[in-house]
Amino acid sequence: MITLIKNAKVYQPECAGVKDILLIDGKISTIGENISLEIKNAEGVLVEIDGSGMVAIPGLIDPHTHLLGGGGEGGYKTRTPEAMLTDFTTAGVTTAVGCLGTDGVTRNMISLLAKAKGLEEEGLSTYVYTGSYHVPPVTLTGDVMKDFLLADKVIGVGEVAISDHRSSQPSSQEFRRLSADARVGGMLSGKAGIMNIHLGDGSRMLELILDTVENTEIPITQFLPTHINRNPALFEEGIRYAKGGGYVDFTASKDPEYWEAEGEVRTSKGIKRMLEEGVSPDQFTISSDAQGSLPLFNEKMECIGLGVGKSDTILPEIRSCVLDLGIPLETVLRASTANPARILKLTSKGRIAPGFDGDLCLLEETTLELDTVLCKGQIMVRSGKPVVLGTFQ
Ligand SMILES: CC(C)C[C@H](NC(=O)C[C@H](N)C(=O)O)C(=O)O
Ligand SMILES: [Zn+2]
Ligand SMILES: [Zn+2]
Repeated sequence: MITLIKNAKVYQPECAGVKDILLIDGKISTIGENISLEIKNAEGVLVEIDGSGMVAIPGLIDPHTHLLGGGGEGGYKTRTPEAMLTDFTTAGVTTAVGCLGTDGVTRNMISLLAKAKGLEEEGLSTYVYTGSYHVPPVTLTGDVMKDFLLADKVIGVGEVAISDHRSSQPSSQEFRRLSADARVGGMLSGKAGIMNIHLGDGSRMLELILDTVENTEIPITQFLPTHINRNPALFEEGIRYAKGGGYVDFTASKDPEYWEAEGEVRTSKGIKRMLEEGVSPDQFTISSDAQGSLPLFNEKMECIGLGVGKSDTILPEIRSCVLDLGIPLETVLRASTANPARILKLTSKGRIAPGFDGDLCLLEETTLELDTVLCKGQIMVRSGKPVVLGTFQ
């Protein structure tokens, strides 16, 4: 399959200017000017896309999603539905990392892995964290390190819940041991071994991570704490943590105004504040908690309702950073492309450059609205509409 994208303004994330992009057999082959080809592909047709008036960005990486669904905090009827292919592709997301959450009992790692493989068969790139909120973690093999070695898609452990009334309240020793197993399991399998940490609204905030970093040889870069913007106090702590060299993950939300009413710091405003505080744009990521539950609890900690995370909350935050807050696209784009790729060691992902996977999006240049999405060289979305559907869509 050969695809030639002509005259798009290319953000690798860094801006490379107006270029042609040649994709061959699912990989980015060449970026250059005036690429013209007489090659006919197997079907006798060279797919050519006119990218003029568009920006080309790497396909978005969503580093925290519930591919299998999640929820359950309000009983059986609140178990959220699993993700479908076009939930991601129509959001510009070409790589999704799945995890289990509160409910690691009715949902298990074998189902999560099967779901991830199903989405991969449909054209998306997927990976998973082994575990769930709970410590000790649910696993595939009964052992975190064996999971890394035996399941290619396992790249980290998560989402491990701390500072939350739903967490398993792990001791510092339990948390240290799990962090060590993630690190060594990652080493032995050539993977990131990242600990994806769920931060709740509890006042202990990042304590267990800082305890591990300060009292063991495990580096702060072993951790990717998510929901850093879920309340103002945690966000302020997150700035200090990031200035100390830590990575932080913003949870983009469906309705930023509503979540601000709930005290969440809108992702785009949080990113602007982090940059103003001198945090490097290489240190934060954006995820969606897609298909995870977004439960609301009253002061008695009773679940009084819940929403469902959606991957299509990420691009609006990138758009808001650029169009509302004046942050350069090549700066904020790293948070959803090169940063998660580097932090999670997805070496073929996150950049528009020769040799990388053919995952890219074309956005209308002025509005940054999504027009086209390619996953591993295959056109999945065109003019904002899915041209490849999931099996049951
Ligand atoms: C960041 C907030 C708004 C949502 C967050 N979601 C999860 O952690 C996933 C959820 N518990 C599930 O298992 O599906 C939360 O519940 O605190
Ligand atoms: Zn969470
Ligand atoms: Zn989650």
